[in-house]
Amino acid sequence: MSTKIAPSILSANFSILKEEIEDVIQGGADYIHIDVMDGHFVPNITFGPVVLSSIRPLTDATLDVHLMIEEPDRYIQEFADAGADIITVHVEACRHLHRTIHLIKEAGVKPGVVMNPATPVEMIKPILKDVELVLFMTVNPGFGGQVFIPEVLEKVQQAVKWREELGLAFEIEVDGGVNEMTAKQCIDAGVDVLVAGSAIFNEQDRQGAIDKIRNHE
Ligand SMILES: O=C(CO)[C@@H](O)[C@H](O)COP(=O)(O)O
Repeated sequence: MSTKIAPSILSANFSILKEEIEDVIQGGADYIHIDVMDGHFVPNITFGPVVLSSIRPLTDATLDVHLMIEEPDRYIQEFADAGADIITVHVEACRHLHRTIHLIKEAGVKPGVVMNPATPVEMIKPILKDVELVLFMTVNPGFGGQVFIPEVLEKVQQAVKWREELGLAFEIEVDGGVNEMTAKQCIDAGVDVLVAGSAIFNEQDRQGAIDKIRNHE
């Protein structure tokens, strides 16, 4: 199956967000990746459920909502009501990860777990059977346009092994510094979904940019 591409709207032009989203959908995007930042868990602030609810009517594509916020339990229902298809929460931000993942499920949304580059992969093993997506950050979260951290791919390979051994079906996604150069290493390691912000939105030809990442040539 071909690798899925999830353009991160963090690098889009927010003054024409509707056109930006339509452009990447037309260009072949599979998911739209939506980075929610609270200025506490990460040193940046973006947007919340109100903006998500304005994006929802624009597309049937999967809205992949990445919560980079402290105590995400407080906002799960609001993001579910606003139209999220997937909600991912950071293992580092959840005191009771199992409870949070089940709150997402109960809200009718696909649950995912995310980890930062320096977090050991063993932290997510107990929750793998409960999630539909595992997201490995390949930069420290907070900003677009950073440099890819290749060591994270060892964690991707471990997750691929566990998925086989445990007979599970979660998708594996990476986010940060993904471009036509780094995409090949990710795909070779077993990644299913590539999030890319600047490598897509900084290009005029979004379809060309998406094709280059997906086909990594
Ligand atoms: O979550 C984040 C950053 O925290 C990402 O989704 C970035 O938006 C990716 O941007 P690029 O590294 O692809 O420019």
